[in-house]
Amino acid sequence: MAIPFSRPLALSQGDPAGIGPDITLMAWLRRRELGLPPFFLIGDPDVLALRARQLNLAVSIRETDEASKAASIFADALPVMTIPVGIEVVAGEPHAATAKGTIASIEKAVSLVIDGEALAVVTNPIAKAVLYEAGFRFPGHTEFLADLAARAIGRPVTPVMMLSGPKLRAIPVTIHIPVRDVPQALTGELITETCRIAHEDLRQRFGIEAPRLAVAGLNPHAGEGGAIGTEDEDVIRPAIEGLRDEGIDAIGPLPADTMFHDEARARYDVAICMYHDQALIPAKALGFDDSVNVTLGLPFVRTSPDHGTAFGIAGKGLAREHSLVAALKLAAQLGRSAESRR
Ligand SMILES: NC(=O)C1=CN([C@@H]2O[C@H](COP(=O)(O)OP(=O)(O)OC[C@H]3O[C@@H](n4cnc5c(N)ncnc54)[C@H](O)[C@@H]3O)[C@@H](O)[C@H]2O)C=CC1
Ligand SMILES: NCC(=O)COP(=O)(O)O
Repeated sequence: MAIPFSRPLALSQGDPAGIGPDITLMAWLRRRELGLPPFFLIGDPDVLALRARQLNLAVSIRETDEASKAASIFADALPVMTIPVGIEVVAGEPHAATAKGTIASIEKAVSLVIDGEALAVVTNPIAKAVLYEAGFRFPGHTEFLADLAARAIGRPVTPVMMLSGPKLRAIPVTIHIPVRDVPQALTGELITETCRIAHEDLRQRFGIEAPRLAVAGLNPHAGEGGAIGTEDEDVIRPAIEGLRDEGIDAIGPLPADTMFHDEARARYDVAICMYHDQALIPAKALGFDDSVNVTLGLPFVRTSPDHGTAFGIAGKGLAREHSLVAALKLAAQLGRSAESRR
């Protein structure tokens, strides 16, 4: 099989006790059938080998310390750039001692992409609580990647989380914060900046010439004219008006309960939502297996499956690799399109 990609994708290991190893092995096994772009895992080959045995999967694993060799290895073996986990990992039993390796794997993936050795970053799921226990100070990948990017390019980066699936693209303006903090965090500036980044990345990266943004309200019925909460009229509407003045096709604030049915979704390219669950519930309900989490606003491409570590099914042969496969394909597509614009 000829694989028409030169630079491989850098795939971080995620939590080694979760389903990251399972879905990585399964995706690699389906590489020919699905025409997958070459990728290499940054993680512990012993964890992978043990999981392959547990799952009865015939996968040869080959260590490499050079991304440039991964593309040629990929046809015959799963390339692994080694970062040892440091303890014996039991599938389904997370341990804070693995956090250091999990974080190092993400950092390595980013540095390889920034150095031009890998095409894009794809991340396997991490368990936030496990990393917090070990002192990790970022809410999730999204914020960590923005920090790594900012340090690399020397200016602040606003990351925008987008769940992208065949039926819906949805962006939460506020991301990993408690619901009680949402109204205060939701400023006109944040809404405006998020929409500008969404508009620009949908144009540049996704090739949508004039993206249509549908902006959700925060309160029931988008505040019912101010009777059920004031943020919709006081904060969200002025931000939308400002965006429209800039020439961005944004509508709203729309009542969130009626903007996700089939007919409503046909009217926009992306739903701009006010908080995490307002975006991620419809995204996962409409496409759990084929939606991808993509971070906009970064100076490199990063995608991820839409799901988490699923500890309850790790090592049991129940995990589906579909969302990771979609994440690998989208990363290659976006990475290639970024290359062609250079
Ligand atoms: N990108 C990331 O790193 C993400 C990480 N997480 C983390 O994952 C951990 C667990 O989160 P949960 O809310 O339980 O969500 P989860 O996505 O891990 O699991 C939710 C349900 O979906 C099932 N499931 C998930 N992925 C599946 C797959 N590929 N195939 C078959 N079934 C699958 C699980 O078995 C479970 O029943 C949390 O610590 C969270 O922080 C959650 C979402 C994304
Ligand atoms: N619920 C989505 C999620 O937690 C993924 O976040 P991130 O780790 O990609 O920032």
